[in-house]
Amino acid sequence: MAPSQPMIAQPWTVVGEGAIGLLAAAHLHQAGYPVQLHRRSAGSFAFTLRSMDAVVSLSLPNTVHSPYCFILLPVKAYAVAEAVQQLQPLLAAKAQLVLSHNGMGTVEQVLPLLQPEQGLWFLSTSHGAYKPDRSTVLHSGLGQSVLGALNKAALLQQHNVEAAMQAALGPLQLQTDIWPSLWQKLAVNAVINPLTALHQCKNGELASSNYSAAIKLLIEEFVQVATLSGQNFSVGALHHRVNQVIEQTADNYSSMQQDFAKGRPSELDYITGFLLRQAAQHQLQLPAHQAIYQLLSQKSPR
Ligand SMILES: NC(=O)C1=CN([C@@H]2O[C@H](COP(=O)(O)OP(=O)(O)OC[C@H]3O[C@@H](n4cnc5c(N)ncnc54)[C@H](OP(=O)(O)O)[C@@H]3O)[C@@H](O)[C@H]2O)C=CC1
Ligand SMILES: CC(C)(CO)C(=O)C(=O)O
Repeated sequence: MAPSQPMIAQPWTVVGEGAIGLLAAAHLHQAGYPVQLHRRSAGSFAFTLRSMDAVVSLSLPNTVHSPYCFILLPVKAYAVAEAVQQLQPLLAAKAQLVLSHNGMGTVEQVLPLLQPEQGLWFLSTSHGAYKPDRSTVLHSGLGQSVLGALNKAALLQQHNVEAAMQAALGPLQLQTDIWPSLWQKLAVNAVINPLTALHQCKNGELASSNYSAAIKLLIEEFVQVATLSGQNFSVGALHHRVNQVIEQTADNYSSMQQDFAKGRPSELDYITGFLLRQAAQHQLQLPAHQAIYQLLSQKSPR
């Protein structure tokens, strides 16, 4: 697009009424994008977004306009495939769909569900948000996001998708190859999430020497499977990154800790489970990840 050409704010559909989706929807609305929600129940949805410097109350309509052209799908990894199956009849022939979740393994599920001209993207974010009640969203941690196209049809709409996601969950970095970022995030989630879920502790407690040996093993095994999957990481650099996140999010309960504490389904199958499936493809054993997977599987209503 020529720099002088004014950009039209395209309408976006955000799926669900989760914390990250409502945060993104409110930011899109504030930036002038027409936004609607695709929720399980009908009717408009009123909520308040509380961030460090502002409180905004708004009401967004529920699926008024279809077909959907631009869709943000910020749902848990285990809900992605079913959501895309439900959405497909409502999608425009050239729809652009942005996945955003922790864990991996959904892209392989979603690509076969799309038409050839429908674009697929992944946005990974370190923003933190939670809902203390149904209609309040707290933007609890300022973060950043990375965005990458996952098929050729996505590249045709890069300008529109990048601009909107910058508004929704920026600051945003567009990456030509998103996979290294997704693997790095997976490393953090594959160490912190299962350990905090198993021991029902805050992220910061993992800095105690009680967890050093387990963390070291989990990272070493992660590097082995990542290498066989074509992603090269050094144990030292990943250890540094994991320690950094433990320190920066010391006071947080991880999403998996909360899911187990509340007896909700968790993303274990898309974090540790994904690693185990990758390892099996290369006849590799991951004893530490396998052990934690088994312990958590016995506890979880997956
Ligand atoms: N919250 C955070 O700070 C962060 C979250 N993440 C990741 O982002 C993803 C989203 O997180 P979060 O917002 O907390 O997740 P939530 O599970 O709270 O929100 C997802 C929302 O989508 C809804 N939903 C799921 N499937 C459908 C469907 N088929 N149709 C309509 N609605 C649907 C859910 O409804 P229902 O509950 O009824 O299923 C829920 O309202 C997760 O993978 C999380 O790990 C990443 C970084 C930070
Ligand atoms: C980075 C971390 C571990 C922060 O809690 C997270 O992504 C999660 O809880 O799922």
